[in-house]
Amino acid sequence: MSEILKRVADVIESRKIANGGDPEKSYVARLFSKGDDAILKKIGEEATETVMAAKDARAGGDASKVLYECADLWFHSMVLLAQFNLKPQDVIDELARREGLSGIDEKAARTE
Ligand SMILES: N=c1c2ncn([C@@H]3O[C@H](COP(=O)(O)OP(=O)(O)OP(=O)(O)O)[C@@H](O)[C@H]3O)c2ncn1[C@@H]1O[C@H](COP(=O)(O)O)[C@@H](O)[C@H]1O
Repeated sequence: MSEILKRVADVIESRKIANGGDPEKSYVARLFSKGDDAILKKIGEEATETVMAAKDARAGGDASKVLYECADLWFHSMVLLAQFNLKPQDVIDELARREGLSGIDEKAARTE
């Protein structure tokens, strides 16, 4: 896993209230202190902002905004993973498991 993903995931873990995170000093601790709904709200916001940035870029705007919004979305997804005691490595492992498996073939093989 990318070293930066691991480092940021470690900091996020350290911001959990049970690990001493202080909502007065830390944005991540503040999110954890507010709970699931606050984290999920941020995921929804950042996903929408990503869509809007892409639409703007396609209409002649600044493509770098897509990058910034994706970074916000990845970061908040990492907070969500931590909330469920999951790690970026778990997502990477899942992507590795899927590697080479065509989405079309996978869909055709579904029984439900
Ligand atoms: N990568 C990030 C990161 N990306 C985005 N953000 C914050 O996520 C928020 C994004 O919200 P918006 O863009 O919607 O801006 P906003 O309107 O100010 O946000 P809200 O008031 O709606 O929450 C902003 O407050 C950003 O500063 C981040 N906050 C923290 N990190 C990482 O997390 C670490 C720990 O952060 P703290 O817990 O704050 O020390 C940092 O050292 C960084 O490595």
